[in-house]
Amino acid sequence: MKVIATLAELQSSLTPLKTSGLKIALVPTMGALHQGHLSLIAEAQKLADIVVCSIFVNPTQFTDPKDLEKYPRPLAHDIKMLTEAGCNFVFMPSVKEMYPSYPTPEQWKIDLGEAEFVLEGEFRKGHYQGVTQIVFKLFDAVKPDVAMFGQKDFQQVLMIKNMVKELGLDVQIAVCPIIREVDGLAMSSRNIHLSQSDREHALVLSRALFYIDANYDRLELDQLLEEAEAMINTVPGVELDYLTIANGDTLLPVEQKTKQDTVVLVAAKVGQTRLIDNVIIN
Ligand SMILES: Nc1ncnc2c1ncn2[C@@H]1O[C@H](COP(=O)(O)OP(=O)(O)OP(=O)(O)O)[C@@H](O)[C@H]1O
Ligand SMILES: CC(C)(CO)[C@@H](O)C(=O)[O-]
Ligand code: BAL
Repeated sequence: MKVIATLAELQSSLTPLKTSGLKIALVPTMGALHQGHLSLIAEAQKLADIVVCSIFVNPTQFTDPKDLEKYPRPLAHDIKMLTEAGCNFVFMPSVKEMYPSYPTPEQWKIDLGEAEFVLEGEFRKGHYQGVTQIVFKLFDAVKPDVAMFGQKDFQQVLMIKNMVKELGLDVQIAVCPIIREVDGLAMSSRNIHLSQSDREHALVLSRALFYIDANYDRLELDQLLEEAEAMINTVPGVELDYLTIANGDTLLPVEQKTKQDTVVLVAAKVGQTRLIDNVIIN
């Protein structure tokens, strides 16, 4: 695997491959890789000839400076994992490489639709402008045929699809299912911050989602939410930001029970760590 740190080197490495007709997949990440990320790499290998993984802790999508500062950066471990997974290139640029005028902000404001402002967008204001800003830069640098994203960040996938539509970008967006620990916790780089007791308490989030999914046919919407919220609220150290049964396009709460395009989304602080998870109803 080749490790690349600059846009110029990325260009000179990828151009001949593209010219020879090879299909390129991009897997954008912020590093601290786990099996969830590796599932994206494996899926990328099925869809393309060459896989480029980017590792970049993007400052413009962080709304909490402490969250940015403590974001895990185990680079040697990540390179080892990607090498073993058979990834072809890892792009690990500096902040200055991606944002030459940093910390002076660059102009970036695109219309992502009303769903930008709910759920994560409400709790992390401006987050999706930051996400789409860096994803656009990565698309522009790699010009992938296909880009891989995880369903774990459900709203992020929607925002990226909206950006692709809004800007008329020629890239396929592939969405991969959530990879979980054996006990149900969604894998996430931030899980590393959980203490042993936080780790146990965090389990209530996937349990609440699975409870709603399992009882969807039996109970009314209000009852499902009340019972699942009660489950979460009885666990010490878990502070719920939202739990909602929403339409997968608008992310607004569904008013009547339907299984069409319906997703249950949750976000909560567990100890000092904010986690998200979701389950699609079908
Ligand atoms: N458990 C998972 N299963 C499938 N995809 C995942 C999982 N966790 C993360 N991803 C996907 O990997 C890509 C990179 O995510 P990222 O590097 O932010 O990791 P993360 O584990 O989501 O970290 P964090 O949530 O702490 O920011 C995203 O598209 C994300 O949705
Ligand atoms: C897509 C992404 C790599 C952009 O920084 C990030 O939001 C993530 O890891 O999900
Ligand atoms: N995995 C989503 C990136 C973030 O939380 O900033």
